[in-house]
Amino acid sequence: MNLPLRKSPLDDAPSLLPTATPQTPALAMERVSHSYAALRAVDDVSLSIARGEIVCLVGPSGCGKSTLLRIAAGLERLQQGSVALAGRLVAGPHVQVPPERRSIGLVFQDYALFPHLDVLRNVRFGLHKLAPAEATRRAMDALAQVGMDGYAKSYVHQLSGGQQQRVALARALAPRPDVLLLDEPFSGLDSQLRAQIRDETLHLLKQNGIATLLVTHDPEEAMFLGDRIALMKQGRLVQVGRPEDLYLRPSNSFAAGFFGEINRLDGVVRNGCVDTPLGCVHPTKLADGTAVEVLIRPEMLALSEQKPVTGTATEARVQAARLLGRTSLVHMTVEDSQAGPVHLHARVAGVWLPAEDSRVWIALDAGRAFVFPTAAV
Ligand SMILES: Nc1ncnc2c1ncn2[C@@H]1O[C@H](COP(=O)(O)OP(=O)(O)OP(=O)(O)O)[C@@H](O)[C@H]1O
Repeated sequence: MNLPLRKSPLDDAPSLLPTATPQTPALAMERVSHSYAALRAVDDVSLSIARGEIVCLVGPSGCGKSTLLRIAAGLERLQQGSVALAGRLVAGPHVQVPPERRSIGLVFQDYALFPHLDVLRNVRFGLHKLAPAEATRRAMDALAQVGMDGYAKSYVHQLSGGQQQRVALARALAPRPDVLLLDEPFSGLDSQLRAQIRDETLHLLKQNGIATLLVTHDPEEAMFLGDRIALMKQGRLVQVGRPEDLYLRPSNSFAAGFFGEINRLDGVVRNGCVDTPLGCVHPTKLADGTAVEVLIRPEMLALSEQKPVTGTATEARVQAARLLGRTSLVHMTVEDSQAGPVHLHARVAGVWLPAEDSRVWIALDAGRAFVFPTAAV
């Protein structure tokens, strides 16, 4: 992935877009495509980040997230499209500004700190244009922001993973870049520390009002950090929106499945209804005869021990129930007259662990099921 950057006579040709205004995005990528030999790693992607906005780029392994981030950073030479930072064209058909002249801060999974420099000199590294006293003051401020000012004289090998991550963040923030680009910055940390550091990072980014593009393969991390999420698959953007848009209004079954476990039921639209073991679901705008999959998140199923007196409910047999912490997961089977037994998961609040082989009733709010044509991905 670390292709060497070739120098070009165009490298020093930054230019302000003639249309730049105060509303101009901090980062704007337009119709970017990138191939490695025959492999189309990024395919016609347009994505903008507003000032102060955090956008999480998420998707399965190999879908092109890092390539897109590296193009924004200038670590990968642009092949097609354009990249502008704060209204300044930094990569386009006749422009290729090198990373160090892009006003970006970078943090990678391995932090890429210099082992031969102490923490202070690591953070001062990008501040060489400032007077020495000012550079030290700015670096110490950045270290204080991440709670690492007490480690200024320590070397990288003396720090824990979490401390190194904080120093890497301080180093990226110290020059006050227009945009911060973070590639899987928490994946080297164990789960408890990861939760803590990403919480600190969220508040730090918001306090600094810094536009951020963060790459992660973890949907929960993307929902935790992102003002918006850009979901990628095989080099293309599948859906871009607020976390609640992607979770509650996924644009296809891939998006629905990516952001959480899902129950899938196959069916066909007949007379405006898809008949499922849980009752009729009315898809919008799908013609009769269309083969569909009905997708239901486990928390969309309401369970009760007694048959509800109103509404439709389906009898189910409990196979297992497990406490997962804040919620419990109930495994059940319902009988489908055509398909036979259907296995379903329901997620219920708190501790409710119905006995194995007991009977429960499932009520589905049909308006909260997602229906997509079977062939659409
Ligand atoms: N330097 C390279 N040379 C050839 N192929 C590459 C190179 N870098 C990435 N690829 C390929 O391009 C595709 C996209 O890779 P990329 O690293 O951008 O994906 P990703 O979504 O960041 O994956 P991951 O989450 O696993 O890091 C993958 O198929 C990858 O194997």
